[in-house]
Amino acid sequence: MDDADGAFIDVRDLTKTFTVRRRSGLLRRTATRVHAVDGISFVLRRGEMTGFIGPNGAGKSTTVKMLTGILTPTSGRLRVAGVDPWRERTRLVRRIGVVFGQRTTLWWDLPLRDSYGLVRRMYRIPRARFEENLARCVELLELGDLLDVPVRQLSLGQRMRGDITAALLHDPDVLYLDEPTIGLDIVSKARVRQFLLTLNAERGTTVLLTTHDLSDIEQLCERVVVIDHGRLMYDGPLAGLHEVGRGERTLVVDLERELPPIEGIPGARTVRTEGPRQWLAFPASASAAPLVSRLAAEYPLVDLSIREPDIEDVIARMYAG
Ligand SMILES: Nc1ncnc2c1ncn2[C@@H]1O[C@H](COP(=O)(O)OP(=O)(O)OP(=O)(O)O)[C@@H](O)[C@H]1O
Repeated sequence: MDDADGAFIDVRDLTKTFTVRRRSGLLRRTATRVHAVDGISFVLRRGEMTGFIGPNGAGKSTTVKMLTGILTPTSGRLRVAGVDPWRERTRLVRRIGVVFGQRTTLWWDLPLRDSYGLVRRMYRIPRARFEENLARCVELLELGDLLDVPVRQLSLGQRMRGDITAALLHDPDVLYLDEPTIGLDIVSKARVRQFLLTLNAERGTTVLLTTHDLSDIEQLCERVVVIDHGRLMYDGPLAGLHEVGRGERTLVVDLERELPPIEGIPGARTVRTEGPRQWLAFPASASAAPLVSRLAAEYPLVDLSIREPDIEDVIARMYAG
C-alpha cells in the first residue's frame, strides 16, 4: 500500500547515531557518537529508479539497512510500502529484494538451481509463480547454462546475475541494489543494466541503486539522491546535477605545435596543457564564439571542441564544497 500522497518510500528527518567506545588509556574507554545518518528526507514514488550516491562513509549503507529493517532508526519517520520496516520486518520481507555486489546471498556449495529452490521455500512462493519468474530471469540474464553450476565456480558477473535472480523470485515491489556492477566486465555490466531497465519498465519495480559507478546512474536513473556526512546534498533529476556544476565549460584546443599556456584571452583561463593540446575554462553563461574567433586569429589552431562538465567533476566539486 502506498501512502495517501503516492509515496512508496517515505523518509523524513531520518537519523542514525552509533555510539563507538574506544580505548583511550590503559583502563579508560571513551564513547564517541557517530552521526551516520543525520536528518535526511526523501520520497520515492512507485516505479521510480533512483541512484543513491555519496563518498565512502556517507551513510548510504546505514540508510539502506534502515529501509530494509535490519537497523532501527535513532529518530525520524520511515515507511516502505506503508509499513514501518523495523517493526514489521517479516511483512516487509515479502515486498523487498536486496542485492549486495560484494557479498552473495546464494549458497556457496549449491548449484544455482538448488539455491533458488531454497529461496522458494523460504518465501513460500507458489510453484507456478516461481517457475515463471525463474524462467524470465534465466532468459533475460542468460543463466540457462549456469543453473547446475555450484555458486563457488561462477565468475563474479555470473554470480551477480544469479544473485539478482534470487532477489526477484518472490516478485518484490522494491529492489535495493548495492554496487550491482562492481568488478564486472563491460559485457556483464551492460547485461545487468539492460535487465534492470526491462524490469523497471515491465514490472514497475521501484529500484534504489547505490553505486560508485556513475555510468550506472547515467544509464539507469532519472533521479539521483546524493548524501555526504549523513546529510542530503542533492535530490533531483540527473540533468539538474549537471546544472549544479554548470558554472564553467571547457574549450579543448589543439594547436599546430606545443606552445606556452595561452594567455590574454578575456574571460578564459588555461587550466591544463599537454603537448600541443590546451584546456581553457570559461563561464558557462558566456558564448564560446568570440573566444574561438579570438583564438583562431592569434594562435595556430588545428582543432577545438567544447566540453560540458561531466558528472564526476560536478560531484567532486559538490563534495569539496
Ligand atoms: N555499526 C556501526 N558502528 C559504528 N559506526 C558505524 C557502524 N556502521 C556504520 N558506521 C559509521 O557510520 C558512517 C556511515 O557508514 P555507511 O557504511 O553507512 O557509509 P556508506 O555511505 O555506505 O559508505 P561506503 O560507500 O564506504 O559503503 C561511517 O562513518 C561508518 O564508520
